[in-house]
Amino acid sequence: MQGVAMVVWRKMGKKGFSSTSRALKSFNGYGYQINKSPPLLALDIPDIWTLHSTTNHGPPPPPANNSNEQTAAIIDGKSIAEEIRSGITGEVSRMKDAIGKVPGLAVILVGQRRDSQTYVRNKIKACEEVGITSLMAKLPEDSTEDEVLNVVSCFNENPSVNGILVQLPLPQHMDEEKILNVVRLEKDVDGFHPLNMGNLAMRGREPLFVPCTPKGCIELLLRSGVEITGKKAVVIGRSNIVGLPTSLLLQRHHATVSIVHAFTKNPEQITREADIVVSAVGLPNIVRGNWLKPGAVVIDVGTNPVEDPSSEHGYRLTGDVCYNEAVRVASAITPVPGGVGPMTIAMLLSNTLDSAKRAYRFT
Ligand SMILES: NC(=O)C1=CN([C@@H]2O[C@H](COP(=O)(O)OP(=O)(O)OC[C@H]3O[C@@H](n4cnc5c(N)ncnc54)[C@H](OP(=O)(O)O)[C@@H]3O)[C@@H](O)[C@H]2O)C=CC1
Ligand SMILES: Nc1nc(=O)c2c([nH]1)NC[C@@H]1CN(c3ccc(C(=O)N[C@@H](CCC(=O)O)C(=O)O)cc3)C=[N+]21
Repeated sequence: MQGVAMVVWRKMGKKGFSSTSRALKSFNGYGYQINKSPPLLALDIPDIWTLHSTTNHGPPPPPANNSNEQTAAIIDGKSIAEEIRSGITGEVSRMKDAIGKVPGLAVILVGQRRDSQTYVRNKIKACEEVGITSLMAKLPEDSTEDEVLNVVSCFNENPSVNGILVQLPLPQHMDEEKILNVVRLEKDVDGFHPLNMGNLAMRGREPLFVPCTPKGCIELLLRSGVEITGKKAVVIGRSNIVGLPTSLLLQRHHATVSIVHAFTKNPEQITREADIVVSAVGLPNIVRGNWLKPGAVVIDVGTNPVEDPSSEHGYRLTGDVCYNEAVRVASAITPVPGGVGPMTIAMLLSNTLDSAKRAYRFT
């Protein structure tokens, strides 16, 4: 049976338990061939969406000739993610019919951050839509580290849980490293365990899971027909969850990778050399149009709330990249929202399905 089971852990122990269970949108003059995506290199990733892609992504129309106009193709992460999710729905249903099991994802949320609550809600909704069972543990902000570790251990032992996600950031008083280290390697669908990360970094090694956002970025490039091998890539940001694994993954795909961070001198000059720019900084509009080489492909991971009295909630989301400028210089660009974000969730579902297939030896 599919659905969400909500577990609320409190300081006094367990209290409440209820069981409820494409695409390039506009086009450019750089002549992309929209290919069937090759599977990710030497990584254990299901081929369900790479081999049975149904959307017709191309071909691109003729080049724009007015240099003041938009030239970049918009990489439509939302529709690519939808396509992937529909493939996952099919696989979950095939699994259910064949062995009577569906994948299970457990999400642990500590505290009351509005953004984290929204992200977690979106992840659970996405699980429901594809038929993955979700379990959620909500802990109060002032929980102890041991209480969180206990919840992780429970999910580690629960055979119906194939993936465990500890929503980050954790409250300040908690040791993130200690908690992430306890997630069982076979259930680490975020790919944040140091062994998964180490295996991602090392030649000839295979991580069990690749972190979702970086995997989503690569998938967007591959599905948009962007060649990675031999290209110069710049990753702006080096966080454990986005920048670092993205640079490792680009290297695995044989790009020549530079990393720009808060201490980098002349970041614009380094970025301007890149054929592929991935930005994961968290500062709105830090990447200006003049940071980009004409024809560069831009993947904007940044998801930054900026005040906007004209929008419903008084704010809107914007990327790290100054979109209006970049769209005139780049050959392809992801929008925010609607670019990388939906792919992160699709990759989480994919990793969870992958994990369940591995656990049940279902092919
Ligand atoms: N769409 C999605 O699915 C996701 C989006 N995000 C978004 O991506 C962004 C980054 O997230 P995350 O990686 O977690 O953030 P972190 O704050 O953990 O990391 C930010 C990185 O940016 C670098 N940085 C900071 N200032 C500058 C600067 N002026 N120039 C160059 N580099 C700089 C930092 O460098 P240093 O290491 O030197 O401090 C650091 O490596 C955020 O907007 C976040 O909301 C995050 C996860 C998923
Ligand atoms: N353990 C853990 N794993 C994560 O993967 C993780 C995390 N912690 N902590 C926070 C970041 C952030 N993150 C996002 C996921 C989806 C969108 C997303 O779907 N964004 C939509 C917009 C969503 C909206 O409108 O609010 C979009 O860009 O179109 C954004 C950001 C995952 N993270």
